[in-house]
Amino acid sequence: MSAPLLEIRGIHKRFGGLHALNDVSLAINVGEIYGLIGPNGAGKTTLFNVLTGLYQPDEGAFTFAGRDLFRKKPYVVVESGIARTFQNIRLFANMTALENVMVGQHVRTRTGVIGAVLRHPRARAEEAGIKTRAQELLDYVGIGRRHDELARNLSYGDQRRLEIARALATRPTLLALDEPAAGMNPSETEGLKKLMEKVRADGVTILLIEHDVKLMMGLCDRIAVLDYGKKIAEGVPEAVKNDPRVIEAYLGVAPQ
Ligand SMILES: Nc1ncnc2c1ncn2[C@@H]1O[C@H](COP(=O)(O)OP(=O)(O)OP(=O)(O)O)[C@@H](O)[C@H]1O
Repeated sequence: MSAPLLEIRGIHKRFGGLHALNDVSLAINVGEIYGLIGPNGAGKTTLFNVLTGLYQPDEGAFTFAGRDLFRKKPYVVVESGIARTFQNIRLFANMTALENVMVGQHVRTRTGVIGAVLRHPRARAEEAGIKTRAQELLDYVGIGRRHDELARNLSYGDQRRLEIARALATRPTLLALDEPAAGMNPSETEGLKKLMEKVRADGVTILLIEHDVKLMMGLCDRIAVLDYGKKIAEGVPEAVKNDPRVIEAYLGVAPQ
């Protein structure tokens, strides 16, 4: 079997006396949709923040595509091929949908943001390509016709799609989504599920935090469960759903 795409071993993260991640290890294979669930405060977002360089873990190891990413800065993580979205939408509210995606691509351009602002000839040529690609990404996530709309005027579901387009603009091999279905109605959630399946079919591995258990059960290849910073279960959805430790963590009582 080939090496995992992402592997973390023995990760610890403490905030003062709070042990937010306690010896967490997991491995995600190329092409998987891997889910992360757990009660509120279990440490899911903290793990995302560690994986994307926003938080420095206290101990452990973290490799991605064979590269050591332990305690690396967020831009190194993005350049290595990990992109993420946030639990609370973080778009540029007063920029158009197209501009939001164009910004996401600058991590992969030769001239970068400064060159683009100064409008070098090379930057101008690159800019045209960026614009075309941004439109393709908007089409890809299903909001191509809203390209000129300010992000803040998009519906909630479309803002979530725009965030995914912006993350895909960095050409990731792993897309990490923090509660992408939060606040969505059932038909928006179904559309999101189809989009994630398409992203995976196009070769991007997905790591997903989500509270919508039905969505997770129908979408993920494997699921890990965090509780009080510890990984208490991992496996295919059916096995995880019936695991007594998981039921206890969610209900607060051991199953009869
Ligand atoms: N920057 C921080 N400073 C102090 N404590 C933090 C910080 N970030 C997270 N925590 C704490 O770490 C614990 C885990 O939080 P985290 O946000 O990772 O949980 P979560 O599983 O994502 O929860 P939710 O499902 O509610 O989003 C919580 O007790 C939280 O208060």
